[in-house]
Amino acid sequence: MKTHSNPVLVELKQLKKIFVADDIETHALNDINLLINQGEYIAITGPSGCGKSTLLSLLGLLDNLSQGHYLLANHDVSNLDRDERAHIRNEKIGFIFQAFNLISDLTVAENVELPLTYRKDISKEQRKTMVADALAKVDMAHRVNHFPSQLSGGQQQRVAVARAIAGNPSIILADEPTGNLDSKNAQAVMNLLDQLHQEGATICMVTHDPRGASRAKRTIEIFDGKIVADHENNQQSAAITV
Ligand SMILES: Nc1ncnc2c1ncn2[C@@H]1O[C@H](COP(=O)(O)OP(=O)(O)OP(=O)(O)O)[C@@H](O)[C@H]1O
Repeated sequence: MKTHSNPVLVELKQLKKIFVADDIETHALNDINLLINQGEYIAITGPSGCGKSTLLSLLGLLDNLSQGHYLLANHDVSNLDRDERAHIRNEKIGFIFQAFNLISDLTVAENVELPLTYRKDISKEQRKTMVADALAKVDMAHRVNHFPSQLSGGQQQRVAVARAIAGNPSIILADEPTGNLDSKNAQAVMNLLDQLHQEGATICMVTHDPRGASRAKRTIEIFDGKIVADHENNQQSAAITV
């Protein structure tokens, strides 16, 4: 899928994130400038502690940035309070985590439905249809009444993907989505992400796995809180001066 001419979905300008704990400042991200077009499939890579998860949590409005600007679909979301961030997050962002993060005492269908219940723009009937569609897409429609503990890891992650896509988010953020899976299930989840990308989804995935990263169309490498390379995959890496 060609994405160069698509509208810009994410724009980060001079973004910084500084954590302060016990009087110690950690500059987790420094001067991050990044454009993501609609429909892109991006892998974020780099060594442990370089700032990958911090970047994903800022993109996902789980936390506020310390300095700089974040525009999401042309809206400035740099300085929102917790409730405003939660509202936008719920409508526009789908998350997939390494540890699946399903709620153990909710069924598969209830897990996928839960984020939609906070959406005032969606009726109960619409919700049921969206849940059924999402579970069909990940091939889990036959397990709607199961609980997470009754599913394999690969099945749990497929349910988590269904939860992420059910509300038609603008962007899907995945943090090591195959980190807890064996190679067969990892491949199934990566195939699912490929399929979502083919259908037009914008995906941003943190991964340590070079094979996973190579499935994305663009790779952003982070080192010590900075973007040190940003290149289309299968092309020569274009290193950026740190
Ligand atoms: N809540 C926090 N409070 C203080 N420091 C933090 C916090 N979250 C992250 N950090 C620090 O920010 C830096 C970046 O962490 P981050 O989790 O983003 O790295 P990462 O690249 O995702 O690492 P890994 O690959 O090991 O998950 C690290 O030095 C980390 O210790």
